Amino acid sequence: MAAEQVSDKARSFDPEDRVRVKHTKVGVWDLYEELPCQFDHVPGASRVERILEIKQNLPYLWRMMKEFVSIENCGFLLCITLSMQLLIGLIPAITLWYSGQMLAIINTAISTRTVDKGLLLRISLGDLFYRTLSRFLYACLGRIRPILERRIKRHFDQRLFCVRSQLDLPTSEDPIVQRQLAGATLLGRGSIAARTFGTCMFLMRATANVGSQCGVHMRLLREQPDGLLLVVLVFVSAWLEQAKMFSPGFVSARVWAATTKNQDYLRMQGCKQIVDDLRHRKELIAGNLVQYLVSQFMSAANLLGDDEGDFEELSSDRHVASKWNPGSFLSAPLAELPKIIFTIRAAHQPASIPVTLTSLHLIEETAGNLSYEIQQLYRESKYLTEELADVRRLYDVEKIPNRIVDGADPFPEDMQKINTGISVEFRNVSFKYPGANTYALSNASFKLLAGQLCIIVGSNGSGKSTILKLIVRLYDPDDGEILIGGRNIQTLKLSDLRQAISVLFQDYTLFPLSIRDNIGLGDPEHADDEERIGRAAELGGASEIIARLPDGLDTYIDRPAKDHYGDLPTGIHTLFGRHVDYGGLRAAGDMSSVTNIGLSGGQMQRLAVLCLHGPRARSFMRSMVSNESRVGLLLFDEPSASLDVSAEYDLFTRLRELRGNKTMLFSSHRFGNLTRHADVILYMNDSVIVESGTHEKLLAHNGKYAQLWKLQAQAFL
Ligand SMILES: Nc1ncnc2c1ncn2[C@@H]1O[C@H](COP(=O)(O)OP(=O)(O)OP(=O)(O)O)[C@@H](O)[C@H]1O
Repeated sequence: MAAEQVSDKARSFDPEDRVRVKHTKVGVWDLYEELPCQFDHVPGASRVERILEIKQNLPYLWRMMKEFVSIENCGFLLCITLSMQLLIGLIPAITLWYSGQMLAIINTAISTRTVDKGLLLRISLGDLFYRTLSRFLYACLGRIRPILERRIKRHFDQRLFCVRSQLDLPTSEDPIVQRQLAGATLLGRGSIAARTFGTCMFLMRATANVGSQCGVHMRLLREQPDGLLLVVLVFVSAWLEQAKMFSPGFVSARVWAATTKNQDYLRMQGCKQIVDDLRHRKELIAGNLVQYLVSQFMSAANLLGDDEGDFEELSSDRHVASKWNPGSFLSAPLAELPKIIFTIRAAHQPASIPVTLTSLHLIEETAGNLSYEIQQLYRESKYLTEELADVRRLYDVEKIPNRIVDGADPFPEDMQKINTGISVEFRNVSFKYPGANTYALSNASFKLLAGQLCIIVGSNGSGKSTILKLIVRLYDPDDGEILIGGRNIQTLKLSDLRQAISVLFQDYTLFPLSIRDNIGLGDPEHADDEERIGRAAELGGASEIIARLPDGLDTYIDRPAKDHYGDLPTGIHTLFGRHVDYGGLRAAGDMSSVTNIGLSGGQMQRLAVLCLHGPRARSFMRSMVSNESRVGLLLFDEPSASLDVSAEYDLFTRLRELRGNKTMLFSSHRFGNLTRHADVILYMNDSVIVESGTHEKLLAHNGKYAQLWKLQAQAFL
């Protein structure tokens, strides 16, 4: 692993506090960690940081514990679990005491040849009782804990779901926010809250165990001349075993970022994703790209050699792998030392031996148990810093601020007016996407009166979709004002604004739900209304396609849960020569033989047109057929992009007829058909509205729009 180096490049993350950035090479990755100045002079800064970090994060743990208790139907189970854990922790000390008593009886029996039978019976029964009780408690816990963990997980999953769903687009697109959210979800490793619950239970049991056993040991060893030595030896061996616990490691709570510019790694990952992602499969096969990709992948992998590796994997074990721990070599012989010392004492001064051989064995065995428990405690506390940091992350994601600030004013004031459409006005609006250097929309101004039909035309990337995104406040402009119904959209309540607008974007992301639910979500209030859904399907021209699907409206176009199959790849032979074929299983389980349902792009689009996505997108079907609708503005981003000419004609005719008096805004890079009917045409080029007016006016103007229109018209002559 490459040597670490501290770069002198000072960056000011915090204006008050200059920070140094530590640069480490982790495989092909460049890891940059912030080193806060206040710790620079402290030797072993990371130890101090760890302790401070634990201290800082404890209030979050406390908050989580209180929340555990408040989860519905959890309080009672939690109390029982805690009591059981405590009891389980105390039982080893109790049985240790019983064993001591038993040995005392045996000692007396050996020396006096008499046995107190009553005492022996009580001790034996007591010992048996507690050992059985311990097993019983473990069995009960085995049943109660999974229930509790599931409830805790469900509670925190719901909370995280709410947090995620509230984030606006610019915030959720931010890679830092994405990282924060990933940190709060413990991807693929269960739930942070359930894991913390398990850790707390363990710590409580282990502390009770170690504490009570220490107490009994103290009593046992009080009379023992070498008792103190024994204790020291036990503790030292346990300590050495875990000596690496405080080795400076990767402090997860620090500000850090990792990137790679390794071209071979990037090429290799790119090839992998092309092969993994089914969306590329058709092009991969049809374009005969397989050989090329394989050779690219192989050569990149060979060039990378041992440096290949995911960042997570490399960063997690880099310190463990790079450090030797001499303590772990010493701990094994040290664990044997108590026995050796007592044997030497017995050889030298047999008369001074205060304990019999059997009790020495007992002490040694229980000391071994105690040492094991202490080691377990150490081991767990090693992860405590990171677990507590995870708990903090879980709560911190709730504080992620949305970039789009909600307005306060209700909209519209007069619900009746909405039936005649809403006016839209852009005043010198400019906008850059977060992180972009160039403007996606530059100084755009236009006005659409209530009830007008507007078409935005222009080439790819000219800024058409951006206008629609700004109207529904997916983003806010950097400059200028957008007015809806004469009011600045930033002053309006977001929910009211989005309620008044129905929008269909170009990237037709269907929800991974059934077609029925996809349609229903366009108008959640009537999601159960079969008739309305059927009519919406009909109006969208998709009922024919739906009728051809075996499951009709209940078809999943993109199933959220994939079918799982055994590890053996289909087509190979098992050890016993049987051909692996999942066909029989598929038929038995009624599973689908392909993951998509085989619709063309255009058919998918027809479905998408009626499956308007998102709670913000009102059902445009409903808004066009009903007058009680609260939608006054309909936005369509290239709704006909992959439709054939006759389907496009049908769609536009239907949309125009059904819109009633609502304001409607289309974006399109095709000219013709619809533009003739538009009240306003905005012709865009390179983020700027170059020309605007009616079709006739723009033709008379004989500018760029007229040129392009004539060019397209000629193609059809
Ligand atoms: N999420 C984004 N982040 C950064 N830049 C973006 C993003 N979306 C669009 N852009 C850029 O903003 C510019 C305008 O894009 P926009 O999608 O508005 O164009 P468009 O006219 O709708 O194009 P098309 O006809 O291809 O849909 C383009 O240069 C595009 O690359």
